[in-house]
Amino acid sequence: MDYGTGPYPLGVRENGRIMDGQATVFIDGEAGTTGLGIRQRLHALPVAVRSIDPERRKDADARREMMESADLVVLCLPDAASREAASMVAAMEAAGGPAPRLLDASTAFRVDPDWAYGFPEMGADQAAAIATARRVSNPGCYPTGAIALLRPLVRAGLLAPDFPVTINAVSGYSGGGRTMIEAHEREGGPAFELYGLGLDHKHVPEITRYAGLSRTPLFVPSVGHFPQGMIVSIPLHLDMLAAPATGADLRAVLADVYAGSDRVGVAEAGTTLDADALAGTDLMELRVHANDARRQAVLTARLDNLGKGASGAAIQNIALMLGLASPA
Ligand SMILES: NC(=O)C1=CN([C@@H]2O[C@H](COP(=O)(O)OP(=O)(O)OC[C@H]3O[C@@H](n4cnc5c(N)ncnc54)[C@H](OP(=O)(O)O)[C@@H]3O)[C@@H](O)[C@H]2O)C=CC1
Ligand SMILES: CC(=O)N[C@@H](CCC(=O)OP(=O)(O)O)C(=O)O
Repeated sequence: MDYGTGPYPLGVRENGRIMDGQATVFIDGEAGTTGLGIRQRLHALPVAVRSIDPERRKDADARREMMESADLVVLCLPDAASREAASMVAAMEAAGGPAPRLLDASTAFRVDPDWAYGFPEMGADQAAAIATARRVSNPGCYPTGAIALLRPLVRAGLLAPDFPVTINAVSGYSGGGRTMIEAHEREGGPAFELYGLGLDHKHVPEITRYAGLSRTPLFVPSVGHFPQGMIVSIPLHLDMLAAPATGADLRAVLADVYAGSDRVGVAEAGTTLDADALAGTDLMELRVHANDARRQAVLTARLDNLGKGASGAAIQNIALMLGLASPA
């Protein structure tokens, strides 16, 4: 299937599927946490959303039919189901019939070179890469914060790729999807819990690759008894950097990189930071908390795990893929 070079102007499609002049979108996994968030945000875009019969939402034939009739399919599924859906679309392409473009919210394809990484703020060409890609993977919630902080510092030569990075993070319980939401809201979950202590969290490969690290970072996630919100924090001994730098220098690098972004910004650092202040938004705030006399700094990223960490990022990517303006 040839999708051309996009981004596609509204109502003009090369595969002949035009519905009321609008691109058609199918969310596979629409009833899940991320799917619902995307469904709600899609009201802000001029697209026609097609929904599957809830009774048949796990029926492979029904899903295939929905995919064949859509211009863009958003996968909001566990990894295995995402892989299955992507295989169905590959088969449609191989057969030469209509086949949709794909945006995947799972972890399945985030380091797959055939998929564009859906973090438009990552570099000057990334938005264009997403706009023209046939397959886009939506970033993980924790990687969104970690990559936003680390990548500019590595590229600026302040952080050596083999720097022994440690990433601490806390997420609201919605990060664990429907199962964890039910555990916290029906049964009452722990107030605070470290996890991933096998040190093999599924987000580590993605962080390593897109931050530009050659040494695998230590990643210590945790979850708190609040629904939405996230802080990713990275402690640094400034004397260990690749070049002499103060907190202000680190801040200047980040401020320069994100100066043109309406979603990601560098904020003033205080001495406390609450995790859920950006819940319900699609924004991300970066901070450099530094004590130059002690030559120490902590980098933080604050976001909503369901906003810029999932559904908000997906809406940015959908808009880019369909050539539409991102909702404010
Ligand atoms: N929650 C978050 O903060 C984030 C989640 N993600 C990713 O998004 C994806 C979805 O996660 P999330 O929304 O939290 O998970 P949920 O468990 O809330 O939702 C998953 C949805 O997929 C459905 N589903 C499961 N298997 C199949 C199948 N074989 N065919 C069709 N539908 C199926 C589920 O139905 P049912 O409930 O009936 O089983 C459910 O509606 C995951 O890959 C996750 O890693 C990404 C970033 C952040
Ligand atoms: C609190 C919690 O459990 N968070 C999830 C991450 C959220 C998620 O599933 O996101 P991705 O799709 O980006 O991997 C976890 O650590 O597995």
